[in-house]
Amino acid sequence: MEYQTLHWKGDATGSLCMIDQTLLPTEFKEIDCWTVEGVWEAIKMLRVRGAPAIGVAAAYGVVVGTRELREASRQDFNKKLTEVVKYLASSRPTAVNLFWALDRMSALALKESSLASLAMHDRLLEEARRIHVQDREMCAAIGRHGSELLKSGTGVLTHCNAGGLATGGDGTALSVMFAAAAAGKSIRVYADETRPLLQGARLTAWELQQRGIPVTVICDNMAAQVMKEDRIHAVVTGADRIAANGDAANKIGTYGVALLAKAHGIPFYVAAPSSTFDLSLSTGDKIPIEQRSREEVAEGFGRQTVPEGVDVYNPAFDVTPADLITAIITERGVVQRPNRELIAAHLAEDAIA
Ligand SMILES: CSC[C@H]1O[C@H](OP(=O)(O)O)[C@H](O)[C@@H]1O
Repeated sequence: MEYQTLHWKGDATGSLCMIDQTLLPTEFKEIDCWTVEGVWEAIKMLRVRGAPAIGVAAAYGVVVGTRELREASRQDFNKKLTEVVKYLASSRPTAVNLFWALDRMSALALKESSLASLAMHDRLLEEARRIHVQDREMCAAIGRHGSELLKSGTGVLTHCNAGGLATGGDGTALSVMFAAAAAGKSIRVYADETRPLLQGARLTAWELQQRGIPVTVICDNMAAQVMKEDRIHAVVTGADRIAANGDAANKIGTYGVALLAKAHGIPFYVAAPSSTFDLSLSTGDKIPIEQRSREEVAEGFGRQTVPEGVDVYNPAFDVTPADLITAIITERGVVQRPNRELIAAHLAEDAIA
């Protein structure tokens, strides 16, 4: 089935429509967000999730949050815009795309300070749509570049969900697989279920099934064994924030998969658009790691699985050091053995290649 992770519905006074990913794979339901609180809650509760998708949702969230001030003074409009940006920035801390998108929207308002509120609001919707279209284009380019790294007849392991559901387009890691399959390469994907929220089992398996790409779901603790059985010939994951030296934050468990890949001599690729890089951070140990609720671990399957009173630790991300990353795939191409200098040069190149 064709699906759009999220899209703007109606004119500038319309709403942000998105798939509620917490209901997949058993229920496909789209929800309309008419308030910035609704957008914030959707990001916080992972109804919309995935670094690029969070950025696109936040951009549209600015439009939703300022919609009622189209006739207000520009001073009042700017005050509301600042409040809305700060509020959306508090939804989740790790995916830098959220802050990158909010900064782009704020910068536009600063640049167009002479516009009346109504015209400014229209321009903000245009900018959010532009961010969305550019993300879709970056996903396609990532697929093109990454597909060349996958040979036909190989097994590819991925962790969490870096598919169309995580972006404004075809995904990052999954875009590589979609492009390889479209190029006639036969691949089998092994999807880590990705505890505690099961983005791999629930979302990655669903997306690959929709595209007719063979996929096998494994528990997270099976990754070493499937590598040892020579079922895996490449690992491709997404990222939520990549520091200037190439250290990459991604869903919890990714670091462990990278260590396993190294131990088995399997290439480990990170696929991400340039909007996922945070050059203000020199290394990955400065990336903020989101801590999530006890209930996600202790009551994740509709039943209590941890005794009352027992502590639970639930970091939602970890950081893979650059020396475990074989290459980073972006819309501009592939950075082999990423380091600070190579990344800086890569990002200085023209945009989409
Ligand atoms: C294409 S980036 C997807 C990235 O985001 C996921 O995190 P979450 O599901 O918590 O938003 C995960 O880290 C994916 O790799």
